[in-house]
Amino acid sequence: MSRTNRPRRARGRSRVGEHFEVEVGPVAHGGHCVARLPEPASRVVFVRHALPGERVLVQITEGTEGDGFWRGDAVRIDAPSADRVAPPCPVAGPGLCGGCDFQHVAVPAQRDLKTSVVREQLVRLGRLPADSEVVTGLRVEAVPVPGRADDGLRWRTRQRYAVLPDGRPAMRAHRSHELVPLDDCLIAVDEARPPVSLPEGGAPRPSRDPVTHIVTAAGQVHDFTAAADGFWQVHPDAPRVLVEAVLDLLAPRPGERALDLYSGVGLFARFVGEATGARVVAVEAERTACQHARGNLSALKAAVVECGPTDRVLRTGYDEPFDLVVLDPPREGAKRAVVEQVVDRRPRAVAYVACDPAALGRDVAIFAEHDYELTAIRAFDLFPMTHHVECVALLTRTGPGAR
Ligand SMILES: C[S@@+](CC[C@H](N)C(=O)[O-])C[C@H]1O[C@@H](n2cnc3c(N)ncnc32)[C@H](O)[C@@H]1O
Repeated sequence: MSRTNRPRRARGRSRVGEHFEVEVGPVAHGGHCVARLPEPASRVVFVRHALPGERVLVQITEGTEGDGFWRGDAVRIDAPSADRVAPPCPVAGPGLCGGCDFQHVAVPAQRDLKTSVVREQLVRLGRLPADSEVVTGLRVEAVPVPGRADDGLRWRTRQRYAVLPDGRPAMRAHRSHELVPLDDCLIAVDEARPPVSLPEGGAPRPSRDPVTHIVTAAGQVHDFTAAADGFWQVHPDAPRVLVEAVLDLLAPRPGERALDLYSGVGLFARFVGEATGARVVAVEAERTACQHARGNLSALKAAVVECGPTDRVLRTGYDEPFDLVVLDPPREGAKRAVVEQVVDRRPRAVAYVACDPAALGRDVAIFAEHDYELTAIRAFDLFPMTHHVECVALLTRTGPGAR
């Protein structure tokens, strides 16, 4: 959820529970659409469970007299969009499980919504011209789970459940502590489906024992050890898709030195280092992930794993030039301090892997201040049924000395 979409402070009389008939406007970042309430309420409302162009009855779920905008759920659809479908999940909908935003949307149309959101963030925050090829050419790509139909289901390899007092598994409602019991989670793979009952206090924490992931990408096969509860891409095909996108965009050349920032257990460092045969420095803050990265990268003679926050590691060392950078930060993005440390190393190309298009847009604008231009971007539907989308952006140096 972007910070700008959060109501600042409850002021004045609550309007929660009131109903309004509205025409639904465009999709916005965060899994909802924008609508304007009729007079006299006349307010922007972010509506969940709706689609652009629909006429719906909105029930206000958050909002007071003094708030600049409110939130609401579409609780009755008077004029449905052609893209509306019956949600496959019985606990998707107003007041129910908050995990999925787009169960009511046909899968190809979910990608159209995400395409609009990524484009909007690149224009609004990334300050790219709306008619630039990099914006107009963007399409969120399908990534069906290997061996499955492209139905947007059964892709989450890990899922955490809450537990009701009677032991039934549950998920939280949207922006709420309310628990919604469920028998199944349709986006979870079989191994991540809810158990019949759970001990009080929730699911036992996953073991910290290492697990091995085998990744076949770009004609190579590498295995990666990671903690069972540590970071690993959650969609089964994400490692391959993202590695191939990064390699395709960076086009690494033999001898090029590379930085893999926010490296986790070394996924990108392994493949990029293999392609360059040269120095690769992986930077990761989480200690266990660093230990695994050292093992995973041990076959690369010139690989180094540096454990610490990226900002501090780059502020205090590794100030030599690097040709290539992979950036794969958490949701909040790399932010100014890291972006400026990256451009200081004068890489010819940066592959930015981003799970929040708003953070990506903001950072693209910072790169542009330093003569790094967004020259290509791909976006992947690695989180179907939710509003989330993964992008891989290529930033290349345009100023003097660019190669
Ligand atoms: C989106 S994950 C990417 C991991 C890896 N690139 C992969 O695909 O497997 C982000 C990683 O950044 C790490 N991280 C979070 N904050 C960090 C920071 N300030 N500096 C370095 N690493 C950080 C997390 O522990 C996590 O491993």
